[in-house]
Amino acid sequence: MAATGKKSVLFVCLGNICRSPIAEAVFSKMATDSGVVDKWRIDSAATSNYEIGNPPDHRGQACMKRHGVPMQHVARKWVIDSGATSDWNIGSSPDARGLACLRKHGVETSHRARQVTNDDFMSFEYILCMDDSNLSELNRRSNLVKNNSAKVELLGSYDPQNQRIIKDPYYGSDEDFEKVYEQCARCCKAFLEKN
Ligand SMILES: N#Cc1ccccc1-c1cc(NCCCN2CCCCC2)c2ccccc2n1
Repeated sequence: MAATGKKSVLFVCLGNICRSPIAEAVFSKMATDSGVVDKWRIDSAATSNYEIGNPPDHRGQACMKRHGVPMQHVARKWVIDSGATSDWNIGSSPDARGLACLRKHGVETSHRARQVTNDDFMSFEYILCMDDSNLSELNRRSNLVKNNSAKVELLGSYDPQNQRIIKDPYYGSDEDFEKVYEQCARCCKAFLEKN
C-alpha cells in the first residue's frame, strides 16, 4: 500500500494510445460505479516512445463512446500529471493529426501517451500489460530498478475466459477494438473483485 493509502494500478501497452487507455478507462468506470475509485491511483503508459504526447487512437475513443465509458473524464481526473523520460518534446503540443482526427469525431480527451518510467516500478503496486512482448520489456526494465516493488502481470491473466493475450489492434479494425474492450471489461472486473 502506497504512502497515500491508495491501491495503484498502471495499465501498459506498446504505444499507450490503443489498449492501455481503454483498460484505464474501463477499470476507472468500474471502480467509480462500485464507489471505490477514490481508493485507487489509476494510470496508463507505454513501453515505447512511439506516440509520446499523442491522444488515444480515434477508434478506441469511438469504442469507449459506444459503450458509455468516459475516457475524457478518467483522463482529466486521474492523470495527475504525465511526462516523458526524454527532453525531446518539451513544450510541444500533441500531434496535430491525432487532435484533428479527434475533433472530426467530436471527441475530446486530455489523456496523452507517456512512456513507463523507473519511478513507476517503485510507485505502482500493479503494472498490468497486454502481451508477451510488453511483459518481457517490463520485466527487463524492472530488473534494472533497485527498489522495484510492482507486480508485473498480464491483464489477461485475470480473464475468466483464459484469453491471456490482448492483441495490438493498431493495424486492425473497429471489431478488433471491440475485442480489446470486451477482454478489458472481463479482466478489469475480475481484477477489481480480487482487490
Ligand atoms: N511496431 C509495431 C507493430 C507490430 C505489429 C502490430 C502493431 C505494431 C504497432 C505499430 C505502431 N506504430 C507504427 C510503427 C512505429 N515505428 C516503429 C519503429 C520505430 C519508430 C516508430 C504502433 C503505434 C502505437 C501503438 C501500437 C502500435 N503498434
